[in-house]
Amino acid sequence: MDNPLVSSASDKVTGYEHLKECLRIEVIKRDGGKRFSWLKVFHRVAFNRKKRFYFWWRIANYLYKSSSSRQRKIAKIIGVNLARKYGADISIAAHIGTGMKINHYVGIVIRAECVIGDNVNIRQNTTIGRKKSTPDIGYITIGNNVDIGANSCILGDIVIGDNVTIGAMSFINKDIPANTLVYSQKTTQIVIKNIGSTIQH
Ligand SMILES: CC(=O)SCCNC(=O)CCNC(=O)[C@H](O)C(C)(C)COP(=O)(O)OP(=O)(O)OC[C@H]1O[C@@H](n2cnc3c(N)ncnc32)[C@H](O)[C@@H]1OP(=O)(O)O
Repeated sequence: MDNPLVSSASDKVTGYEHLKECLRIEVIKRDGGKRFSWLKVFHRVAFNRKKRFYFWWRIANYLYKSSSSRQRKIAKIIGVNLARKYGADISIAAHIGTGMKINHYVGIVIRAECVIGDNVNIRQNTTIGRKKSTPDIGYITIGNNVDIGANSCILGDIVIGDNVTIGAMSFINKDIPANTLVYSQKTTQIVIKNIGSTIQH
């Protein structure tokens, strides 16, 4: 269960400054070229559905890490609503660095016990989960600048290094070194047949 990265990351991830930095990049402007202001955040959130997800997830994540049981309760309600509305079940207890990027929310499931670095790109139908349903499990650690292809399944208490690109439809259950490209080898061949024109004129 002990992960040396978790305590430092959770300190970083729980802070109000971290919340503002996440909102500055994910909600206000992705290149980070704008200063933080709540007014700008509310303006973006009012007019952009995608940004609304980042906003509410970050707020829920912040509240969940608080010591107040009332705030944790509110965080859980926000988390449930987000999952229902967007079809993405990203645990509000997860530790995710700044600059998280999601283009299509549908089918994303991320477990609570994970420490994910900055600038992660997560695509649709990706699971970052447990290997088994036993209560005593550790953490999955994912570095900075990791790009995860659609329909990937990343399981177990593994470590994925910085600057890793994970190809679409990958099954990952082993540590992946930094600065690598990884994908599951194709086990099926696509067959291309010429069936002529089927369009009736
Ligand atoms: C609506 C949307 O667009 S959502 C966005 C969805 N997009 C994604 O999820 C992006 C994920 N990107 C990928 O999977 C890419 O294929 C990458 C980044 C892994 C590799 O890209 P490239 O380096 O350009 O690889 P390239 O296309 O040249 O393929 C090289 C070889 O690897 C194979 N390969 C590439 N990706 C995969 C993969 N995900 N799984 C299995 N084999 C793969 C190719 O078939 C090819 O093998 P072949 O020569 O025997 O046919």
